[in-house]
Amino acid sequence: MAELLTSAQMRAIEQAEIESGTVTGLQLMERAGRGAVAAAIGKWPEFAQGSHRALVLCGPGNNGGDGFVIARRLVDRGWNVDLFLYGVAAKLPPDARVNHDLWAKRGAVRAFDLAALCDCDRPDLFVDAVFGTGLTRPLPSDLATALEVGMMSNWTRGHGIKRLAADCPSGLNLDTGMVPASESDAVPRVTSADLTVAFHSLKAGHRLGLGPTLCGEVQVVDIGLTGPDASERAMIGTPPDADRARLVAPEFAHGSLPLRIWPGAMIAKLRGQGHKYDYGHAMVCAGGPGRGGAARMAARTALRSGAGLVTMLCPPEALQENASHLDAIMLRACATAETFRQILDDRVSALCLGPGLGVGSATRDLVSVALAHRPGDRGWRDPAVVLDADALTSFENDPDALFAQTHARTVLTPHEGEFARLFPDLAQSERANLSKIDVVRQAADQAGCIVLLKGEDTVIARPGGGASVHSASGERAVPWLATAGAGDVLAGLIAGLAAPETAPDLYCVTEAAVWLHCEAARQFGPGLIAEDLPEMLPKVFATLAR
Ligand SMILES: NC(=O)C1=CN([C@@H]2O[C@H](COP(=O)(O)OP(=O)(O)OC[C@H]3O[C@@H](n4cnc5c(N)ncnc54)[C@H](OP(=O)(O)O)[C@@H]3O)[C@@H](O)[C@H]2O)[C@@H](O)CC1
Ligand SMILES: [K+]
Repeated sequence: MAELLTSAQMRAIEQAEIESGTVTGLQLMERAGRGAVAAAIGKWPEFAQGSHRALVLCGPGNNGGDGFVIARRLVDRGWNVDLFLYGVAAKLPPDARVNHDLWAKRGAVRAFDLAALCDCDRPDLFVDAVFGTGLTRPLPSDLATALEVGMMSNWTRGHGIKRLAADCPSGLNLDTGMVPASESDAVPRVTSADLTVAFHSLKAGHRLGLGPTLCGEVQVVDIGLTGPDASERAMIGTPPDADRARLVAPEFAHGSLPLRIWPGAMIAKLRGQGHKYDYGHAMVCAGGPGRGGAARMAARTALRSGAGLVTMLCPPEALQENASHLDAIMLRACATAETFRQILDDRVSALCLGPGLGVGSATRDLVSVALAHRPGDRGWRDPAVVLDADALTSFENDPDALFAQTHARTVLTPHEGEFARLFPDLAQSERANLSKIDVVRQAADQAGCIVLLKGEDTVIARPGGGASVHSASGERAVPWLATAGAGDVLAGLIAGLAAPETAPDLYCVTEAAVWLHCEAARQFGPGLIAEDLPEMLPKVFATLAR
């Protein structure tokens, strides 16, 4: 649950610490540069010994200042360094200027020039220290050319040149994870790194959008900023901070967490004792004949993941089909919303509606009954209601009618298409410079409940600002999870984890569900189809004792 800061938050943290007198900007910059060099040597041990060559590109701000420190420290280690400055030395901010001057005593500062850069000897390491959190607009064209990976083919064996980015590959917006396109380029030209060294904390852009692809491996370097309340803000198992987004991962501050603490502690059935009703009764509504597969997968996942009992409700005409597929899952006929209302009893603690349910007024009526259901005498909190797929699309023409009924224990789990139907003003095409985090935050405020927007960068938000990002990238990349029915399984997983009486806060359960969903796909590997996901859960759970 590492924090994902915005650029402004990062600046505020630095500023506050510098103003408190505990550290100077110069010290922070030195630690940043030192940390970047250490990270590069850690990743490429061949750089630890002997003389190598680096090409360092510095920018006009403090990211450039980091570049001067990196250059100086490499020369200290016996490297040859060519350094170019994109900008004017006299206009550098004070700390960067100091490091510029220190470097100038050791080596040349050459004005950025594409042709001159190409004339340099082949570097072993290319250092991008042009822009970091201060990027305000698209890259100028000549700089974009210099930073493109293709530029490395200027040298023989160019593909072997290692690329190190200070804070981010320049051009990446660290708030949105997007690369703004310049007016002259039809398609944004992007630069990417093999290793990105982030300072103090991950920024949102490292994990959103193009960030994971462009950054390569990301290492966070501790530059000694404590951040007064960081430990409280990123608490495990508690709802998120309203201001600072967090990463859904078994991490805490700069270290990894044992899986038994997270996500293990989010799964009621892995601890405690009780009978099946203590683990709750989840209900899943299914559509008509021939359309039951999605709901069956959701139901099976709910049963595998923690609900004590799962009942599937379907129209009478679909009973036979479903009965031939289900054993441990109970099945009941439910022809109308009124029947649904009568079937719901005090013990129903989680509801999942949407997968294969069909789009239209009948589904809207079922959703209304689900959202109106209250815990009754035996329950102690409202049942969790997970709405996915058709349950969302059914409100396409009147999303406010849905939002008028949702409550705090509702989770909406749209993909981008469904999201656009419910929140047309926040659709991908309308986002401009807003980050996906801010978009989902706004959606959660509008909907008055938890919203989970699926993707490689899944974003979860709840009303009031709390937000999380799960990134299925790098070692956790699971392109084979883009398969029909995977979303239905996620909806069932949330319902199953939320059903037990002792289930943690619904938001935390939702975070854990996203991680487990990805983990099941990761452990299964390519060739996965949605049915495999619930069957993988026992294996995933078995790893959570560590
Ligand atoms: N503060 C600290 O203590 C520490 C900070 N650290 C480091 O500082 C970084 C943040 O530094 P920063 O705020 O100076 O911003 P930075 O990314 O260098 O860029 C700003 C400059 O770029 C310019 N510019 C922007 N976009 C442009 C474009 N498209 N094309 C052309 N120019 C463009 C912009 O110009 P302007 O928009 O003002 O006209 C301004 O001149 C941070 O990422 C980390 O690496 C670490 O050392 C730890 C300690
Ligand atoms: K950079």
